[in-house]
Amino acid sequence: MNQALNSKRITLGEGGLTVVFALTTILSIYAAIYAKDAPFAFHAALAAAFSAWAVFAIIVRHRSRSGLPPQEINGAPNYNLGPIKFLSFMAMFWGIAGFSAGLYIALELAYPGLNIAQWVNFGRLRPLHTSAVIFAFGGNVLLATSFYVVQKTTRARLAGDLAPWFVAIGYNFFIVIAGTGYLLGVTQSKEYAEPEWYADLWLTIVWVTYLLVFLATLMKRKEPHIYVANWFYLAFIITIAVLHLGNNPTLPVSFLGSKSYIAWSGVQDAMFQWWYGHNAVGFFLTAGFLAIMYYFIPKRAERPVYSYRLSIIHFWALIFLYIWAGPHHLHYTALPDWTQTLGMTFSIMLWMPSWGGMINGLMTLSGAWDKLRTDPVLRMMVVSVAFYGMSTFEGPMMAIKAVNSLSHYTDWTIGHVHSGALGWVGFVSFGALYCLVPWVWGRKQLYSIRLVNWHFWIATLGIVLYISAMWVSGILQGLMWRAYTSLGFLEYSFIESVEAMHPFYAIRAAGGGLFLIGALIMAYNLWMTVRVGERSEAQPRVALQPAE
Ligand code: HEM
Ligand code: HEM
Ligand SMILES: [Cu+2]
Repeated sequence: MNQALNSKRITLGEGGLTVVFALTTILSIYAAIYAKDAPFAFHAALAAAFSAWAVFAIIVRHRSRSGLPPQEINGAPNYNLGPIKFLSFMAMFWGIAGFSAGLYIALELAYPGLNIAQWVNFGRLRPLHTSAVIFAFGGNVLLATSFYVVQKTTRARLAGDLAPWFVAIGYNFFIVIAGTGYLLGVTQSKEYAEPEWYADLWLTIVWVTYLLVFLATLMKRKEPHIYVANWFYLAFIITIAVLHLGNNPTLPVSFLGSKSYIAWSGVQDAMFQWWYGHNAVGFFLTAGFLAIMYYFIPKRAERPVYSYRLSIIHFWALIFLYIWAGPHHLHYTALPDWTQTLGMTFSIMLWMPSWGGMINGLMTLSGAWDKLRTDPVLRMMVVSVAFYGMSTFEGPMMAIKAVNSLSHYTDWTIGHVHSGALGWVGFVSFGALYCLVPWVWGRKQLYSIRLVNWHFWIATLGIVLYISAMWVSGILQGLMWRAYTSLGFLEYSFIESVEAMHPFYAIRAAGGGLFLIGALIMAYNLWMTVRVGERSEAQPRVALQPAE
């Protein structure tokens, strides 16, 4: 009764956010007018438009809502699925954008004539590709699945009313600022941390809110035990916050301009950069996606996790070891030698907890291996774990100084990256989205399992083409660069090694094209799952919930 009476009262969140966004609208307009450079003015104008829209959206929502959504309905948790739907949609959207950008830069390397204009040249599109696939595609998958998994495994509604939406939309606004910035030439030139200071500040606010929503949901859990997937998500969220703060303390040149300089200098800057870069791999591309593995594989296979004890042991070993391995990106540089050796040693040790995770993921299928024949979604996730195992064997090997002296600067690194990125991150994300979309939209099943099968084979072929081309070209490059004649001269000029790469770059682009086609098939399949399911909603039907 009380709740019904109070239902139309403006909540603290609604009131507070309206005031904050109204203020940022005004400040952003001011910043757009007095900006020192055109990209900053453009971003300030985007921020003004976004803030004004946010004020409008909050007011419209308040007027249309009758009360606040209840925490439970008839004793069952009333899960908050809206932000998850939005995030899943954005994941697919950015995935296709990011893979297309990848394909385009792959073609540019094979056919340099494609560098037709400055905003699509290789230098600007490459960070657009890496950020779009890692942070936009991967990030939205992680946000969507974490919001789903934390609710399901705690049997509690996501904490906060507007906060989850703030995280979901705010994060995507960060991506828009970052991506348009690259195209306009705004970058602080730190790989995987290219966005400038104002984008970094905004991301900090969004990310801290994400952490608070996640923690608050865990705290109001109805399930006493915290399932292991949540540990991995939490490690991912906390560590990314720390890395982001450590690698981005910059001093803007002017208050209303985009350029800034980093506080760290010289080799210390390099060390921070690769402490960040390596742990972005460890906690964004690994811990977060292991969380996905730990929820979605057991769920899909309908088997418990193979060894819960192993999951805990490899969790602590993984997070402890990862954080020291960054120097393997700086072998044979000005970094003190002992630091390089330390990084190498920890990288080799990292092999074990990585394979602990792989074994746990694969063995979860024991007793259910037959499902691989009939369920291509499960097959996709299992193959992803196999790729995880492969790239976490290759990584420690490449971290050995003698091996790195050959592989560094070559396409071997690119092959390693993409066996992890396409095989592991890509496939486990696809598998999770194939599960998640029918679940959150309340559909009985996917529109077409056959199309999933097609996606699986086309994309697998694409990955194989991509990484095998890069292994060959990488080793070829490395060997050509270090080949001497009997007189002690270099055997090949650099341009000869570039020429030798051409066929492999064409094969890689073909592989990327197949991977993209697979993703387009997936987008169609998911779209139809949502649409066709909607039509069948007309018949009375009990909404299917995944078994808990
Ligand atoms: C259609 C699929 C894809 C294609 C064609 C593609 C292509 C490329 C190309 C051509 C490069 C530049 C290589 C160079 O500078 O020599 C690159 C870099 C990179 N890509 Fe992709 N990519 C694809 C998908 C992905 C995905 C899904 C991810 C991550 C989840 C990813 C992560 C990266 C990263 C991290 C780099 C930078 C590697 C480094 O600096 O060592 N890519 N990609
Ligand atoms: C035990 C695990 C791993 C270890 C020890 C490891 C080690 C390495 C090493 C030694 C390099 C080459 C550094 C250089 O010569 O510049 C590298 C590059 C890279 N690895 Fe791994 N790796 C591991 C797993 C992974 C996974 C699973 C992924 C992706 C999901 C991944 C993504 C990358 C990326 C993106 C780079 C390129 C960084 C850059 O230069 O831009 N790694 N890794
Ligand atoms: Cu690394």
